[in-house]
Amino acid sequence: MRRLSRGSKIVLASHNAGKLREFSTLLAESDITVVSAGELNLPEPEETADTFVGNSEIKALAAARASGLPALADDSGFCVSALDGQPGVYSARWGGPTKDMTVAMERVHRKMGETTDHGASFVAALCLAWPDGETHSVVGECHGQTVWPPRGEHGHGYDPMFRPEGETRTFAEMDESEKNAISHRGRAFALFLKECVEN
Ligand SMILES: O=c1nc[nH]c2c1ncn2[C@H]1C[C@H](O)[C@@H](COP(=O)(O)OP(=O)(O)OP(=O)(O)O)O1
Ligand SMILES: [Mg+2]
Repeated sequence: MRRLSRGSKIVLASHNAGKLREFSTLLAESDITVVSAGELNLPEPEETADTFVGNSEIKALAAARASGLPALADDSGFCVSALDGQPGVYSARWGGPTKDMTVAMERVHRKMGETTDHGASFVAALCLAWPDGETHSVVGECHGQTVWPPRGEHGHGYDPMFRPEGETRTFAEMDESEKNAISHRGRAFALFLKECVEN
């Protein structure tokens, strides 16, 4: 498998400001330089797959082909066990056309009704794609519980309604480095460094 060498420049194929912030911190200690899909005016491809890995491949390949650079994409979501894993790959779409995450969290809460099963997890698939079409994906998960009402001002997305296992605080009550150390994205990123970057 092909690896990124030190000093490589890649495209970060995401239009989500919260993810981009987390990746810039995660990448700060590597030698990799990044430019975002938004900075290059790359279009957002339609996420037509029904798996996180499938959608991360769609996003990474579109950005790599359009830019001529290796591209790293993230497809992630919130999986609630009482809802059979929903919203899952539809996590962004549950926020409606404007991806309003307050709307999305309320929808999860309403659908959960009176259930006593509060199990939930975040999943992130990261795909590194090359302009010639080669891809490599890794997956990270973080298990925990849903919390209602939402708590905390940090983070993004569903963070205010998720408490990771063994913690009293929600993701949104942690600072970014604490979240990155245990999150689905942080775990997937560690695998990406191990499997996709020369050391
Ligand atoms: O750490 C997280 N903390 C809270 N919520 C999160 C997290 N990670 C993903 N999520 C939610 C946000 C979004 O509703 C969906 C991802 O959807 P997803 O299609 O992968 O991202 P997106 O459309 O926001 O941006 P993009 O596709 O350009 O990367 O899951
Ligand atoms: Mg998306």
